[in-house]
Amino acid sequence: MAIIESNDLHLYYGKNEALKGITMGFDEGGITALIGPSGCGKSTYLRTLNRMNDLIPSVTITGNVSYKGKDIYSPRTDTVMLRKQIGMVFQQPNPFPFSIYDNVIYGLRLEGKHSKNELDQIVEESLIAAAVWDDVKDKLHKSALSLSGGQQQRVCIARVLAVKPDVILLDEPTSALDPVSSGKIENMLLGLKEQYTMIMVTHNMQQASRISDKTAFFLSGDLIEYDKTKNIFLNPKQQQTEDYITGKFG
Ligand SMILES: Nc1ncnc2c1ncn2[C@@H]1O[C@H](COP(=O)(O)OP(=O)(O)OP(=O)(O)O)[C@@H](O)[C@H]1O
Repeated sequence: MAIIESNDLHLYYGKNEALKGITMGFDEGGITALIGPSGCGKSTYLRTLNRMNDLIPSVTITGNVSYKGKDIYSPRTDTVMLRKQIGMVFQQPNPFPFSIYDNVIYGLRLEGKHSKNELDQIVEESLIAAAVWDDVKDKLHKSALSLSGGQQQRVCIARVLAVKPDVILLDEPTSALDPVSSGKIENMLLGLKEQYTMIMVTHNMQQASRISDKTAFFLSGDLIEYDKTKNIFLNPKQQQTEDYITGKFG
């Protein structure tokens, strides 16, 4: 059974229909890449999966998204809890103007139920899992803003991991970074994919083919094709997918 899925999901910004009935599901574990030309609705779709679009007043949604079988758009959903279970990493690293340590424990401080020793341990484990521990272990109490962009992004990923999510949504997580930093993040994501279900928007087709297990191709608010990554890149079934991945448009 899919851990998270959408059914006939339509999303409108005012009158503009940005998602035109998306039905797809994500199995537990692994990385799914969402690809497609600019404006096709990839980021909009990603944000529907943990209700980040709630923050935009002009948005209306029909259809549903369910996480572990429950409708996340139900009025009973606790969105703070939902966004812990389904965490999000953005294109621009967005650490808070606090220390590295305080960034990582941000979500846990709000819960207020961990001892100092537990917090120390979670900070270390999360930074190790995000492959940034060696860079920051001697300056945990320095500002996260003093780090490089790539290190900041890995600290942001550690902040998501610290609250033990099931699903991690990544919106072009490496597009603001240089190739070396991007490579470190790709390797780190590969290391995490046994434990987490990851869904990643990317413009970078090499990145999608290197690290994702499944790929979904979006075009003008429609889901055109969704399959194992190697099928999408080597043997697409739809002409539009083939035209896009061979660079005929986009
Ligand atoms: N906050 C918003 N308000 C109004 N329209 C929006 C908003 N965000 C996105 N849109 C519109 O919705 C459509 C889909 O945009 P979206 O950002 O989801 O596409 P995308 O595939 O992620 O594009 P990109 O690759 O350029 O980030 C576009 O027509 C866009 O202009």
